[in-house]
Amino acid sequence: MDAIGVLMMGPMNSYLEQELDKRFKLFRYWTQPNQTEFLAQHADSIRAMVGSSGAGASADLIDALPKLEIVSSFSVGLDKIDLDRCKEKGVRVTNTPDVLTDDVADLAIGLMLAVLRRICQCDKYVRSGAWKLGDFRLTTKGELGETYVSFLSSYYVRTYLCTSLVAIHLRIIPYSSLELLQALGERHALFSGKRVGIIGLGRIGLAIAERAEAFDCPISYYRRSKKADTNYTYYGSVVELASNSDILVVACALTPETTHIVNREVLDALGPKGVLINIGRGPHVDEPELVSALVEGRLGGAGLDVFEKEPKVPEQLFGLENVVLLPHVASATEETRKVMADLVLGNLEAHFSSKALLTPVV
Ligand SMILES: O=CC(=O)O
Repeated sequence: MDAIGVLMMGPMNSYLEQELDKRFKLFRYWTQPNQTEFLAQHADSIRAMVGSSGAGASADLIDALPKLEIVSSFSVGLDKIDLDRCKEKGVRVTNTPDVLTDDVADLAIGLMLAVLRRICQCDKYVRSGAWKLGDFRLTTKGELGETYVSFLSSYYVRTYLCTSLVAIHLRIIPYSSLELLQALGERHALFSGKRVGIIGLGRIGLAIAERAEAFDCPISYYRRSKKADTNYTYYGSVVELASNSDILVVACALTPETTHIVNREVLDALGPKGVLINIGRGPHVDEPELVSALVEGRLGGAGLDVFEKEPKVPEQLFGLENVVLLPHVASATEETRKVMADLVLGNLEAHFSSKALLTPVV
């Protein structure tokens, strides 16, 4: 029997590529000098396609492959696959959910800390030798959320702090009994206690929420409808969510409805002390508006793993200290990518041996 033809859309993982090569007749689409000629010659032998977050299955390509049976995506996001066309043509679709959730959520928290504590600038400071000339500046009271500023300057807190300090000075209360005072002091932390708002409370959004809770961050979220099984605060609009958040995280799927879900109004609602974290997709955010908000100081900072036209990143961001820019690496660890690759292979094997798909979408 002829080997099954599989079309791989781009270079995504060398282990996956090797395994596909061993098990199938693998066609590497990105290496074809003339893709139209390639399709004319091989379309009839291609029964499966392997896409990723970068390259998937457009309606035109699906139409050009009359024998296509399955698209197995090396990604959780499905925005590069024309799902409607797949449904119409009876083409099955699978993705790689769950296995990357921890890595992506970890990275979202990493971005929050990196932006607020200027971790990248601190690293540059040490490497450049600047530390020998003086300490790094403090990361900064100016970025403290309004809630905590008003909390700490409130009449009751000030009275409590003054009374406690006098009591310590006069040795009326010992230092060891000052747990409450220390607890109050912790509210000063630049990240701990910040209000985290999440757009999309699916698997990844929830994993981010659980991690942020461990930093004492109150969590709220936006999605189309309120989630029944959570006590996190729900807002019915992204603007409302942004107005009530110090950190706004994009963690929803990219669809026509969520394209530019973070627009100028949302950025202005987040405001000059707010931080945007995007581990979703670039087109979730109106990028020119994001750049203007950051350049004009209307937004406090941003941690971005994804961009509208990857790998192009707006150069105006390169000089900004309050921005951390990553090359779409949220799930990019050896461990996770290996499990993702195994899921892609497992889905193909299941399909071609008429078994149930492991992670079916269509
Ligand atoms: O961006 C990564 C993915 O969708 O898996």
